[in-house]
Amino acid sequence: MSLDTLVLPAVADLASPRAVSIPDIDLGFDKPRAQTRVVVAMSGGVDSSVVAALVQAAGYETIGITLQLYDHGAAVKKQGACCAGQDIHDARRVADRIGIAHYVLDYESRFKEAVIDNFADTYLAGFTPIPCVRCNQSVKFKDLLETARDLGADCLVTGHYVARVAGPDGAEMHRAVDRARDQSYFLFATTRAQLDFLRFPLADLPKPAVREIAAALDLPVAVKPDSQDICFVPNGKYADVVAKLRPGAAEPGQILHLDGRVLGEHAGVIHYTVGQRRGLGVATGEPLFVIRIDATRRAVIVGPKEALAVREVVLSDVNWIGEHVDGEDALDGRAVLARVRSTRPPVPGRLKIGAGWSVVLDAPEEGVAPGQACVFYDPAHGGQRVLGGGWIAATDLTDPRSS
Ligand SMILES: Nc1ncnc2c1ncn2[C@@H]1O[C@H](COP(=O)(O)OP(=O)(O)OP(=O)(O)O)[C@@H](O)[C@H]1O
Repeated sequence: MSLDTLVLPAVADLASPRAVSIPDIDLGFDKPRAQTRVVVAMSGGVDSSVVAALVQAAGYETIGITLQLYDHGAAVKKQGACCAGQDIHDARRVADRIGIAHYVLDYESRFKEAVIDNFADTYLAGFTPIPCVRCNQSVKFKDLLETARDLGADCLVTGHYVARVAGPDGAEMHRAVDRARDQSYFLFATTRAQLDFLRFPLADLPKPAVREIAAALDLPVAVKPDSQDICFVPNGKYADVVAKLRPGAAEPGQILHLDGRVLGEHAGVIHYTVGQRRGLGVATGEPLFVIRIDATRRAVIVGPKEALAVREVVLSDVNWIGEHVDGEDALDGRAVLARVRSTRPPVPGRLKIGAGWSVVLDAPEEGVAPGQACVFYDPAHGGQRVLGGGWIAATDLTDPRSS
């Protein structure tokens, strides 16, 4: 492993100049904290900076790692946006301030393969991807986690807003106290083994408290704005990124009504997502929505709002971290609260285990897009516990078997 090492030996003076209570972080190990080695994933943002400072202040042997994930120079030049190179610099300044070792690791090729290429290919397949889940699943909780183990760490700590709770069967994942910040939807693919090694100290802290701690500890990122949207698409122009990586994705095709009428032409399926109303460029007198995308025919299928209603959500690559069961068949009919988009509240439904997994919702949901995640929460815990989830592979609208 090649490490771009910046070890900063200064001992941190974390005495708080303001009347803000600095929480003691207990990561739950039996051995003395000074002998417990902790790797903190430092993005250069305020959340993981506070986490690193709290872990250090609690007396753990703290190592900060920042991943260089994409070509910052190109991103800045092309998109004129806030620069991730600046984030690396910020992480170093924080590590310097609190006096911890800090490494910057080049994960560009892994990130491109596991996240950016997958993002482009998923769009090309007519799906609506969530690259943050892929990044958590593969880059952070697989590659970085392995690196942390290689470094002899006892755990990997991140600034995610999610809770890890000790349960009768081992570590459980729960939603964060700050529901507005809760990132459990994006972490559904976290396995039990990964959860064992992870710690999330921000589980109980509301974001304003995190900012107050950052200011009280005089962290150089205390007033840095929150990161927005997808890190490698800083100006929000997903289609440009995909078109550059996969030129075929921008090929035009037909806009078809559900009833078979050809309504017009589109400039590439990557510009559309299920549930979209704006920007269709067809005028028929009735409000029309994207009902499904047929990537094989390069067709965008539109129809009335009622046609968006979905009852059954077909899943792939399901990760179950709920109660232990003897074989997944035992989960057939299991009641869950299912969240079909990050912006939607969880709604009641039941798991259906047959040839594969699906969720049958008690009441239809609109705008369920293949490529997004369907995350299960436990109704028995007031929706607090995450039971797992899967990728939305098809719905009763998009499954070709149903058309
Ligand atoms: N480039 C990176 N290198 C190392 N760790 C990272 C990196 N990007 C994100 N992380 C870790 O993943 C966590 C969640 O990432 P996310 O992109 O959601 O950041 P965030 O909510 O904006 O938090 P932050 O304020 O720490 O940037 C971060 O708090 C951090 O622990």
